[in-house]
Amino acid sequence: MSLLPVADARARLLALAAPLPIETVPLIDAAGRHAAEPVLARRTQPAADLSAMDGYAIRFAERPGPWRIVGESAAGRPFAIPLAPGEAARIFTGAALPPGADTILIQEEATAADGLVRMTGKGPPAQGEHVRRRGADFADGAPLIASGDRLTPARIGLAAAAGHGALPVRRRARVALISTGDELVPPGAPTPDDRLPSSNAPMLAALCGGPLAEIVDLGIVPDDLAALTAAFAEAARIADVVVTIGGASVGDHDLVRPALAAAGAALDFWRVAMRPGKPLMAGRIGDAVVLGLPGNPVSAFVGATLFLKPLLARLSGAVDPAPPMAFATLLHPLPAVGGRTDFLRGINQMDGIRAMNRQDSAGLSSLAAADCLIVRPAGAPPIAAGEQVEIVTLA
Ligand SMILES: Nc1nc2c(c(=O)[nH]1)N[C@H]1C(S)=C(S)[C@@H](COP(=O)(O)OP(=O)(O)OC[C@H]3O[C@@H](n4cnc5c(N)ncnc54)[C@H](O)[C@@H]3O)O[C@H]1N2
Ligand code: MOO
Repeated sequence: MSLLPVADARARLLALAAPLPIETVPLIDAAGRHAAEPVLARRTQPAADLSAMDGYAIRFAERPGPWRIVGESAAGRPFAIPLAPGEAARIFTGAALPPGADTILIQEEATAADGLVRMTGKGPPAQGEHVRRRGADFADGAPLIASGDRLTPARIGLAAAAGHGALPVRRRARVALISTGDELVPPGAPTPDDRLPSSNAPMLAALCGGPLAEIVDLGIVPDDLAALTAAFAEAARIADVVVTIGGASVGDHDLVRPALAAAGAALDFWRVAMRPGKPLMAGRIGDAVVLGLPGNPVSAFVGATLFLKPLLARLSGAVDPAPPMAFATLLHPLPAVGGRTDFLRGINQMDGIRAMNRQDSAGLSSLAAADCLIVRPAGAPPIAAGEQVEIVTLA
């Protein structure tokens, strides 16, 4: 198998998965997931013409008054009697206009005394000033959120305002993480010099856990074919996505591919034209999708950012599961790129973006300091300071 371009590999991975079954969850649990059906307004907002300011509800044509104050309209307590000519109602923000009123005179431009109110400032410049028209935000039945849209905080608020208390979304994916390698110990355990904390598992759980995934950390499995085979088969029984970490390359102890095969997995691809992260693999194992990430921490992180997160978005029913991309202005030149697309750790600031000095695929310190990945496509020529580069923003 030769190296697959990143976009092709991602498309092939996403084709291995379909959105998970639908469940309905309260709005409080829906943030960050994707609408599984179009969300329509169940009411009109505002439901009546409302005042946007504290003041007096008047007829614009009757300026500058005076008007006789015949009542008061507050939010939730409307004054429902039609205003006769020359009448006004005291009104507060969010309150319904009484029938007959068409404009708000704000109280800063009015003086009230002895049951009368007069305009004392410039007054409203036009009829309808400071009135929020019925249906100005949305009308009953209007489509507000498309199926597959991410439920951002604002969309959660919109759904609530539109009369929804719960929304249909896709069930969260169960993601099993399996760290492989004789050298690994659990984070926090004693580490003799020939041992290493399994930092990738908590890092990937932090990267991918949350609204889209329930992480099941199956711990560390030694470099042993039988043990790996058994662990992968068990993971496939309990998870929607099996993520293996390490053992993905070509060394004598890189047993993930033979163990996956022994556990019944069918690999779709192995090795992607990217740096870091080349020995990434994907396929199906039982009912689950399997994603094999390389063990080098930055390779695992970049692989999860470019492949695992989009896979979780697809399982959640996202319209566009690709990672979030943006453009930034490069502060210094960068050399030509070889046959693999480079994902360089970078820092993006107001004045532009710079690549970190250290880019080796085991360097967690520079990864922790980075806020984006600079994308340098395979085969790209050198690039000068001041040019635009594509970036993947990191959360
Ligand atoms: N002859 C070749 N050697 C290598 C190639 C190659 O093409 N030919 N590819 C290199 C590339 S690129 C990468 S990336 C690495 C990744 O290989 P593996 O996925 O097999 O990773 P390991 O060998 O298991 O580990 C690499 C490195 O990462 C550490 N590691 C592993 N798991 C964890 C973990 N859970 N937490 C923290 N650190 C972990 C491990 O100790 C190693 O230091 O292969 C190159 N080799
Ligand atoms: O592709 Mo590897 O991730 O360069 O170290």
